[in-house]
Amino acid sequence: MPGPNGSVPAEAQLRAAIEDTLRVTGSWFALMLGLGLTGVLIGFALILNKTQLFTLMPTTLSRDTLFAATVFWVIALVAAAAIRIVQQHAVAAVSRYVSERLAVPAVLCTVQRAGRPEALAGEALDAIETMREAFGGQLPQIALSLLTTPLLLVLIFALHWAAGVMSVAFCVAGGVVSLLMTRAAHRAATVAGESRTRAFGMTADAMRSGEAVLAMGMLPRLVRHWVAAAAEGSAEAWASERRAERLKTLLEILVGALRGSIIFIMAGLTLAGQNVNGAFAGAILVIGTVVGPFMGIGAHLRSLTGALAAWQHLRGMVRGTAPVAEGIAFPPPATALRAEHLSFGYRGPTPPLFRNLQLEVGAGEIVAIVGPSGSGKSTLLRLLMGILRPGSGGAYLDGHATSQWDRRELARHVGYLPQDALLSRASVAEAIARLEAPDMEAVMEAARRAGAHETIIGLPCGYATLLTGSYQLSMGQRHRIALARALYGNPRLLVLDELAGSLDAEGEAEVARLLQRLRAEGIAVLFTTHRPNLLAAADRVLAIRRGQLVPAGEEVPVHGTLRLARAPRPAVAA
Ligand SMILES: Nc1ncnc2c1ncn2[C@@H]1O[C@H](COP(=O)(O)OP(=O)(O)OP(=O)(O)O)[C@@H](O)[C@H]1O
Repeated sequence: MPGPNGSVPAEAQLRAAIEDTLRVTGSWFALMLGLGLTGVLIGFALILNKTQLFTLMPTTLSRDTLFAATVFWVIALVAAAAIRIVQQHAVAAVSRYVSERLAVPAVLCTVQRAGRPEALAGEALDAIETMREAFGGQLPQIALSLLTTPLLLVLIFALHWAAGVMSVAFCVAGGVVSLLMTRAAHRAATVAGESRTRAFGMTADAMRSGEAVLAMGMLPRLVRHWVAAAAEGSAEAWASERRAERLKTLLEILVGALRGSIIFIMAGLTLAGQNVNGAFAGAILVIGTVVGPFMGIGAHLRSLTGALAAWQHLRGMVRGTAPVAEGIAFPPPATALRAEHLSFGYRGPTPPLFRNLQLEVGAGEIVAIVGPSGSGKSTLLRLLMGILRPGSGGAYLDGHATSQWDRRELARHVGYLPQDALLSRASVAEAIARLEAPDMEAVMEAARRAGAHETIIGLPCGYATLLTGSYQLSMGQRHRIALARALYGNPRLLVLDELAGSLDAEGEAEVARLLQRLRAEGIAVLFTTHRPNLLAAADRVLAIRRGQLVPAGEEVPVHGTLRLARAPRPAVAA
């Protein structure tokens, strides 16, 4: 369902991809089961054929019987091989289909939902990977084995009761040992994994703060912590591993016992005067097919239940998620950004951040938002940008909810500076041009306005410098480039989180001058800051208090007491 500019929202794409995948894999699974059952029936027929041959040949000595049985045997073998080839191709094809059909929309959706409380994309990716692994692995064979076991057992009992009893006994014993073994191995892997994650986390942490660790003599204590974290749980992991090893040996003994007992039971029954040759030989051919899957049922069941849970999860997501409306390309905004009766809280036990919040920012107006760390400044900007959806009320640009705008259209009119500033897989010019083909005149104009031009031309490759390259940009340099990206294309509205970020005093003064210019050009600016000096450049300063925006007074508590550089103009929140 293309949008007005030919694009389809990522959530709609993911939903369509999941629906397609469920449909295709459902048909595929039915095909695999159908082929599998046909294979089992052919197997039965082959066994009956051999049993017949074995029983009849000594008495009839008929060439015709031998010829007919041989022809049947060849046809059945060819059919079984053909089924196997089709199954292998189908497994490879469906595994590739699942990956290819879902990967792109899942990634798009993950990016689109970044910062939102809903976890759809992450969950979908996990479920997709579980399903892909299962489809590419032994899932159809396992499902088939479990479904055909009762049928095979009936056949074995029909051939000979003793073979039937033996099969059931080995199925049960093998199944129980296999389940216990898988549980022990899984426990060992989980405990070892947790301990490894703790140790890796500490290592990453130490690397991030390497200088502080060395400078303040924390290295010996850090090493002790690291060793303790690595050792924690290793005793339990070791014990579980030993248990799994012992159970594996028991399983191997069971397989050996199965092979041996066939001969002994056959001998015993012969001694008891029974003619077991034909029937028992047929049963022996089937016993391995029945008992084999039970010897590995622990691992198989884990994979099967994981795949079924992933399947149910994806189905639930498709049923439970309303299709997301596609973005609309409204005309360029002429008037204001407004928040009306906006309420929002992240999921969880924390109280709502905003209740009935009101705000209006008109063209050419500069509004600053202040508040202590964690009061919700960044969250409010995300809500205004339509990245987060409010619980009630809304954020509107020119009267249209910002979440309803087509994002690329909105980006033409709005520049946004998040705190976590830059993508790294691009050149400086591409980053400023928002990953489009850079219009260098506009890129340099934005860089000059952001005070980034001088910095950029001093980089090893200037505007072509790769942000991933060996050249390490300082926090202040990255911030200026991100600000240039927000200014690119002369948007009518700027939403800037921590406007002065990690800039020095000179950078702060430049930003204040930029605000004056933006006001003169009639551009609306909403920014957050912890810098008192910047508040002087704002027309209004609003503070977040008890979930609402109120005019900030002479003193605004931001990290203690913050004095405004000059008395704020009369401030209204909405
Ligand atoms: N994705 C999220 N899920 C749950 N809680 C979140 C999420 N993002 C932020 N929060 C919480 O919401 C509150 C407001 O966070 P926010 O980042 O908006 O504050 P802030 O005023 O911008 O802080 P700072 O001045 O330090 O940047 C904090 O308590 C934070 O822990």
